[in-house]
Amino acid sequence: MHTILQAKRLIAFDLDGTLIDSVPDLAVGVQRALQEVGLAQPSEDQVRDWVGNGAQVLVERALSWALNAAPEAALQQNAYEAFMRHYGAAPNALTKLYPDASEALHALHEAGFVLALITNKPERFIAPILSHFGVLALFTSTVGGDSLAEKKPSPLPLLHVAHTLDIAPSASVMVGDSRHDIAAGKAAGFTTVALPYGYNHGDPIEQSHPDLIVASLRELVS
Ligand SMILES: O=C(O)COP(=O)(O)O
Ligand SMILES: [Mg+2]
Repeated sequence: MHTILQAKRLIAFDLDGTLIDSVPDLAVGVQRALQEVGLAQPSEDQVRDWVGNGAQVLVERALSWALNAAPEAALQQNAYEAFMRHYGAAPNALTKLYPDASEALHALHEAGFVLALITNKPERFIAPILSHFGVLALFTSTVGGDSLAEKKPSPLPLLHVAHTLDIAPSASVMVGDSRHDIAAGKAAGFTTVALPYGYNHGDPIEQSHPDLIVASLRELVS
């Protein structure tokens, strides 16, 4: 085990860009939603840049791009509902678990760590995706972007999980790919671990000053 995990009990993982490469399916959901409301469809690479702040913001960014202006509330609502329907119909068609993710999760679970999943993705997609990849049972707690009053970069979901599990933030670690994960982790008093391969839009993850950057989840367990 990596020395940063010494004296830790809780390890909280981000989902998109950390455990799974979900952009191919998210892109199809966004493309079908925009088609349904009669707008131009963005490319997968564009969608990759827009992931990280939950589904409402993803749809809003796509609409703003297609309209070249902020969308009105009714259009946002229609496109959001269309996205949730289309993405929800096939969230695992093209999505892949990153190499080493399953192995690392199993090793950490076997070593006795309590595992949690804290994503900005809507809650309803969490269980279908994690169970598809055979890792749902490893998580003691899962929280989505619409589960609580605030989502990352707020520390609220992290503090909620630690409190519910009766584990001190100082004994807790947040593992994620974006500056929102690191900001939430720091604000919650968690130790922070960043992966550089995900969807962190903007500045490189080094500039968020995580406690550790690992190239792969394998490094956490070796
Ligand atoms: O749905 C998103 O925008 C990002 O989800 P994540 O928090 O699992 O990276
Ligand atoms: Mg992420």
